[in-house]
Amino acid sequence: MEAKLLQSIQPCKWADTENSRVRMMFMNAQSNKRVLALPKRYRPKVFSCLKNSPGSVLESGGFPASESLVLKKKSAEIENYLNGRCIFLVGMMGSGKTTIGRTLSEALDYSFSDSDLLVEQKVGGTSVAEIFKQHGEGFFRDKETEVLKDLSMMHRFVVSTGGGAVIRPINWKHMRSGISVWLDVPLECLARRISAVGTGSRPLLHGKSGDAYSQALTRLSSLLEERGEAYSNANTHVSLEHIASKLGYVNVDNLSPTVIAIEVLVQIESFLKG
Ligand SMILES: Nc1ncnc2c1ncn2[C@@H]1O[C@H](COP(=O)(O)OP(=O)(O)O)[C@@H](O)[C@H]1O
Ligand SMILES: O=C(O)C1=C[C@@H](OP(=O)(O)O)[C@@H](O)[C@H](O)C1
Ligand SMILES: [Mg+2]
Repeated sequence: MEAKLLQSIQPCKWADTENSRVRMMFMNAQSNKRVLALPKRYRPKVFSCLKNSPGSVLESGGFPASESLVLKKKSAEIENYLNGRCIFLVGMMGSGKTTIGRTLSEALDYSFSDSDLLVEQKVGGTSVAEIFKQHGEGFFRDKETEVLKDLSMMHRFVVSTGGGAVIRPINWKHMRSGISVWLDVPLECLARRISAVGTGSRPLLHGKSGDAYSQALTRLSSLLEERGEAYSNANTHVSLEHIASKLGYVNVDNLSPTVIAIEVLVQIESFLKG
């Protein structure tokens, strides 16, 4: 896995100046272990080369210590292309919109806004679950659209939308003021995450008998069925399965929010560069 990743590293100045044997050692390093197998005197240089490599963590070796460095670097690289436009994260419940949204906003020095939270504030602090109960889903969706309209006039915001924002065309009109990103996460992973935290804030997953995981999985599957292609209207598509396979991970569960945030920026950059 790392061999491919390391190959795309721009050979740093040091490796270039050293003799070809050392350079070969550097380029053949497969992972932390192999780099550590290098003679002690070369290791600090190799690590610093890896840390300063350009590109996303997917190109720079994916060494855990460098993840946040790479995110910061990618954020700086994309700044001018973004030009203050908002980023709207869309995806099913549990796909990480709120989590990754916060990580992204910090890296980009953007403000962060969660549309569910703004809806709750609009309804006097009533929780999403209570809004569904007292006023029904239609009322919630109307408030959600109002919030997205307000946000469409802002700059330098990362917005984590609610999972159902994609079902109304008017919401896409508002999100087109910025750049939309679909966080595409396998249903089983969504069900694992949601059953771990409970469905309190997700009334659409309430009810039904059976264990939390299979209840969430069944409900999420039918919701995704109903929503069909709606998510694929987003400007960019970040598939966690794709990231995992590029990093040689067996599943998506160990992909950190930082690694996913880097991939979000890589995808936005290629979208903006057209
Ligand atoms: N990359 C990740 N790795 C592990 N857990 C995650 C990751 N992203 C999100 N989570 C967890 O999954 C749950 C849902 O995340 P959240 O950001 O609320 O998703 P959403 O806003 O899309 O519903 C939370 O408990 C969160 O901590
Ligand atoms: O998928 C949906 O229809 C919903 C997702 C929720 O947000 P999260 O995606 O942040 O859970 C929240 O907006 C509401 O419960 C409805
Ligand atoms: Mg959320």
